[in-house]
Amino acid sequence: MAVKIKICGVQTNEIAEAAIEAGADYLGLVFFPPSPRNLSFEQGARLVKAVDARIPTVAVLVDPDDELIDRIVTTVNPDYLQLHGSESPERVAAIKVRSELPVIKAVPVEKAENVDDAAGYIEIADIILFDAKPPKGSKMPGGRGERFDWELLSEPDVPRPFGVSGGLDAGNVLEAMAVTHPDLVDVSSGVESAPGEKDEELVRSFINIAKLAEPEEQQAAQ
Ligand SMILES: O=C(O)c1ccccc1NCC(=O)[C@H](O)[C@H](O)COP(=O)(O)O
Repeated sequence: MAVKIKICGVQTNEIAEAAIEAGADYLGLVFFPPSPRNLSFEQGARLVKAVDARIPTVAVLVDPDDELIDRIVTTVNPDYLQLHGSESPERVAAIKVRSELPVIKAVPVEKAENVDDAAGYIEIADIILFDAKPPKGSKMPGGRGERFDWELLSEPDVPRPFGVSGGLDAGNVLEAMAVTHPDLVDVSSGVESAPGEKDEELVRSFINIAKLAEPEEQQAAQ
């Protein structure tokens, strides 16, 4: 099965169209005010309408409370939620029940024991997304353009399905796939010309290159 491609931090119809046309599998929409990719509920709702179910949209949230979950579900109407904060397995389970949506849970990685942290989510989350762990005190849990040691995901017992993200771009995505054999690759900064400025050509070339991966560089067919 081909590795899925998620373009995160989409803010305009033009970028959504370029990503869909090039063959992206998911579009991530960020609802986190400190991010340069933050969207209002109204902007998010308009984008989801314009995508019109051609590919799944993912609302990216950081430690959302119930009120935010309800607003996102009722006004934006995404296909998935991505939880990118320090949500416990119990909180992820509660959010899934409340939203009635599948969930991608981000797990920050710096060392091997961080990969083990994913075990607590595997029965609950629909996809685990391993992302680079931000430095202590950072206000941005994702979209930082920093990578982690992909060898940490090269063990066969990494819980599936999983995605890899953090500092990916067209120049390194094939290597990331060859080392980690993921089910999903996810990119944000690596397809931008400046923080929050997605570039259509960079989006297209990331997707085209990720699609070049040989089957053995992708996950073992399941
Ligand atoms: O992208 C953001 O601004 C963001 C802000 C807060 C939480 C998560 C965020 N992004 C989540 C993603 O899925 C990113 O694609 C992922 O962190 C990788 O980002 P990058 O290293 O910039 O490719």
